[in-house]
Amino acid sequence: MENLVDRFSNDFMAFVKARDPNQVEFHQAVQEVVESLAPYLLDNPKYLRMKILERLVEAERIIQFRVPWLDDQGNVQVNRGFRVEMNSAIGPYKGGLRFHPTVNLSIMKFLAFEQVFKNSLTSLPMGGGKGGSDFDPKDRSDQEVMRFCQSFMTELYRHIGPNTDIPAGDIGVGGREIGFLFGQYKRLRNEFTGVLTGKGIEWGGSLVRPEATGYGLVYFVGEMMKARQETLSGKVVAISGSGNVAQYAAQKVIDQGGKVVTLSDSAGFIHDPEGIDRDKLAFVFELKNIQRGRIREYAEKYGCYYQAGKRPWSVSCAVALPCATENEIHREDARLLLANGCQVVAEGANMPCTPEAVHEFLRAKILYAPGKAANAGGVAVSGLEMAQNNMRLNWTREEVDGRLQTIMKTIHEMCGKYGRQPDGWINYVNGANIGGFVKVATAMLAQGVV
Ligand SMILES: NC(=O)C1=CN([C@@H]2O[C@H](COP(=O)(O)OP(=O)(O)OC[C@H]3O[C@@H](n4cnc5c(N)ncnc54)[C@H](OP(=O)(O)O)[C@@H]3O)[C@@H](O)[C@H]2O)C=CC1
Ligand SMILES: O=C(O)CCC(=O)C(=O)O
Repeated sequence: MENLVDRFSNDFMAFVKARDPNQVEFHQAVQEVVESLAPYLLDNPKYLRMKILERLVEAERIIQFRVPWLDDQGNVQVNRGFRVEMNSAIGPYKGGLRFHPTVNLSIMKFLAFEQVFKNSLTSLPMGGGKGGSDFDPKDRSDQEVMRFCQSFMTELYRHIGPNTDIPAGDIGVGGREIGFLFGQYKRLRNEFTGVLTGKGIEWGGSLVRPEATGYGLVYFVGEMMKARQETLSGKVVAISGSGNVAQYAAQKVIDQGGKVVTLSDSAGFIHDPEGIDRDKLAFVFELKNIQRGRIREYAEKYGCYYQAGKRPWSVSCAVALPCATENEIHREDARLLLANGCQVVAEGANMPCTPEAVHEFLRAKILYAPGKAANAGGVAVSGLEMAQNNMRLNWTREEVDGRLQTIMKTIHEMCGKYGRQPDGWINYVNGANIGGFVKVATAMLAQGVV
């Protein structure tokens, strides 16, 4: 069986790589899933006969478009826009938009592919998609961001809709951008619908959506630690990033009695051994969301350590929450984390660990949760925002937060169901991949060859 599994994975990856040789991030995301699924598929040949995996790696539709706009000097700028509509077997396409200069088709496809499994794990009826642009909102005025968003939506609006494809935020797309995108959609369509999630609370948004990815991540960590009769209380926690996911993960860790000692951005990281308390975190919220400043300014204000050009994984911690971007923990970082006593790694970001780093964590049998399980709280509350929009009702904070906690618990149970090893340790990678696959594959089988 071992050899058969390896041969199956290698042959399948050769097929994927031959079709799109340059899409390395997409290959990485597919490889992880194929390695988990291979034994399951070989035991369940109906999926092989119906070419479910071959269909899962081929997007149902990819839209790529020009986004021309005028900067504040009156110069014409041209960016590239994408929407990858990956799979709609269990619901309309759902997933964020990323505005970052590194955006390309490979990154869009890896994110859309992971989203299919993640959305399935939430148990809500959402297919998977992802989109974005190589536009960099950093150092752009609000007016420039607005003109860009309006131009982006002027093409995207014809491809999306509340029952077709419902985008949301991701890196570089927060409340400001969702507002500009929604305004333009409404103007072009002449209708007020829940076509985007992450909307402002006054115009169709859900309570707890801004907090949901970070809070959900910490709820998931709580479930993982519970199995070892542990909690976050008193634990030292290293977090990377200082954007939406990192900020609310830090807030919930503090709520639960943990000590957050690091944050980062693309220029470097801060290490505050005293711990980032509520007041200091309020400074980070203001710095990042209003001033749009750099994390270095935290070190300048509070007199702590700042290292330019590095990530925080050399800092000793019990729990590591990578919440910035893909491939931010490499093999050497993983070894350093383990050597320094780290026992829990849960991904707030999408695919922040390289395959080599993941293998280190799995070999050490620590508690390691992949993003498609651990960061699913964001899209889950987006699903709850869609439900509220459809009913034209708003739930209370307690109602939404309660549902989020239940969903994260259910995802954890699903990982246990498909990933528990004979010695009781849970391989969350296998659990999330198989658990996410089964529902989508069952729907695809039922819907015929489409
Ligand atoms: N928002 C959501 O609901 C969800 C987000 N995610 C994932 O979480 C991660 C963070 O997203 P989010 O917090 O929303 O995004 P934000 O734009 O709010 O924050 C991103 C943070 O990551 C840093 N960062 C971005 N790119 C890099 C890079 N190449 N190297 C180092 N640091 C980088 C940013 O620093 P700087 O400001 O310097 O660029 C910033 O601190 C992403 O992987 C995203 O896909 C997953 C599920 C849901
Ligand atoms: O809320 C959403 O629809 C998108 C969330 C997202 O992009 C993600 O889970 O990576």
